[in-house]
Amino acid sequence: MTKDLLTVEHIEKTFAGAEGPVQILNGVSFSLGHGETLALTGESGSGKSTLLHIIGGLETADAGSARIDGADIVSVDDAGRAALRRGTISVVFQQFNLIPSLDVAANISFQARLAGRSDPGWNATLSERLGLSDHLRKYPEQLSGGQQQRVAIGRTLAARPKLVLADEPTGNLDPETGDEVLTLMLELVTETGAGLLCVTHSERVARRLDRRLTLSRGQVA
Ligand SMILES: Nc1ncnc2c1ncn2[C@@H]1O[C@H](COP(=O)(O)OP(=O)(O)OP(=O)(O)O)[C@@H](O)[C@H]1O
Repeated sequence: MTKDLLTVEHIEKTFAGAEGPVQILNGVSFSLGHGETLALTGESGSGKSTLLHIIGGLETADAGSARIDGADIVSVDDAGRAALRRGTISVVFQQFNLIPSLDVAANISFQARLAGRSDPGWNATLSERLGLSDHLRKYPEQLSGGQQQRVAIGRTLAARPKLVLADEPTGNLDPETGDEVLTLMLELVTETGAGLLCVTHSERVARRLDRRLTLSRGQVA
């Protein structure tokens, strides 16, 4: 066991481009401690989302490792990756990605139920803290963008993941709503002791996290 929550070493990723292979990540290494919040910044196309997807088990890497609490999500088998994605890691996207046919309460508990870790008391606490208690029977289309993202954050935290991955979580929100949503996410992430890796273009967001990592030319700058 390492003392870090996440240890990323020498990650490489090449995509097929129109004019041949393009190496997007060329030996990316960094670590994230338990309870630490880290902003992942860099120019458009620098590979931020690709790196986040590799760490989240949504994309494969060509080489390297990403150990989350000791388990390497790059080399683990499909079942191991699925287990990590159910209980240990959770991802928040820019496009809320709620399930339209489920109401707010069911969206919040969805992932935790899949992981066999649904806790009604914790769901109620999350709903209350996220200002959703009066909206539990509504469907996503009946909510504002800020409310939808608060539901997505509730869903992400319902299974008490150790690592939260966020890809431009406030990118679809106006600055004021984005600030509110970020504040709630940071408070809840901190209270649960999770680590947070957050892809962002926003100075405003990056400044509020503990540390920043910038990708440039396929490497940590
Ligand atoms: N599945 C794919 N196939 C081919 N190329 C891809 C694929 N996914 C990403 N890329 C390319 O990899 C590069 C990095 O993409 P990525 O989305 O990781 O960058 P980013 O830093 O998150 O960008 P942005 O800030 O614009 O969201 C881009 O040039 C993109 O076109």
